[in-house]
Amino acid sequence: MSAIRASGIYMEYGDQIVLEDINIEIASGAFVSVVGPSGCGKSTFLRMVLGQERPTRGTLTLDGDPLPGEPGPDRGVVFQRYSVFPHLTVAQNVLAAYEFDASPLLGKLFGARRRAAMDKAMHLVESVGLGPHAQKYPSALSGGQQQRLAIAQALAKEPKVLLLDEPFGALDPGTRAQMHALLKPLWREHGMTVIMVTHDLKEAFSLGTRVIAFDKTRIDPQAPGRYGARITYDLDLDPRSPVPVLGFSRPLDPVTIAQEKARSVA
Ligand SMILES: Nc1ncnc2c1ncn2[C@@H]1O[C@H](COP(=O)(O)OP(=O)(O)OP(=O)(O)O)[C@@H](O)[C@H]1O
Repeated sequence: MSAIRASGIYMEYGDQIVLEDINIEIASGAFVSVVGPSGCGKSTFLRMVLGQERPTRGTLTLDGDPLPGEPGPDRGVVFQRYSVFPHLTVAQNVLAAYEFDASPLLGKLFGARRRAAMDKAMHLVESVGLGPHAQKYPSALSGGQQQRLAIAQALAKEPKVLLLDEPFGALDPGTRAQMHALLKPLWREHGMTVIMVTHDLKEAFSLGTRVIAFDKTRIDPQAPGRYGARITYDLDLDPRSPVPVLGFSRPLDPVTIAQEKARSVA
């Protein structure tokens, strides 16, 4: 089943059309990179999937149901700027995500439930490589470590969909590479659908199983807001995909390689 489906969606602010007639199906478990020029509506698209904004026209569904008009635990988000609680330690930040999930009114757990949540939080803290920093406050963490924490916080809710808005944009190249190495196994392990906005094409292609580009196809010089961006490229990089990818050689799977070897020997 398709996880996310956008049918004829538009986003308009007053008389400015930002997104125009967006139609896309994103399969469950895909890693979709979203690229495009500044101001073309990438973050707006992400905010619509998050539930922070409603499309002005068209429908957006998650697993066949209309997306709720507000953020929910089924969708996690990580922004470019660190969005963690500054007054809580690393461990407490992740624990808070579990507590709010399990006890939305009080935001607190007690006794055995709290201990179980703390165990899960520590496991997640370890899995993003922050074990040695669990008792530190965010102000004592580097930028990359704060982004690891933001990712752990988002994962604590076990979201079906993880939305990443230029998550590594503020990091130096070395830390970025570390974050890439961290994110890919986490995505596989958690079986989430990921939608990541990025300005870095190399990042888009190395992490994504699919890369989509938004851009305006029509421009009215007299009225810049008259036309919105559409999806101008949609490249499926998944080697199992039945659709060939133009311009990309697809790595052969081991069975095909073995069959080809056997044929050449025969
Ligand atoms: N709340 C709002 N009210 C009015 N206009 C808005 C609002 N939010 C976004 N816009 C406009 O929508 C357009 C798309 O913005 P958006 O942030 O989605 O672009 P983007 O592609 O993510 O840009 P960037 O790559 O620079 O982050 C911009 O022209 C922006 O000014």
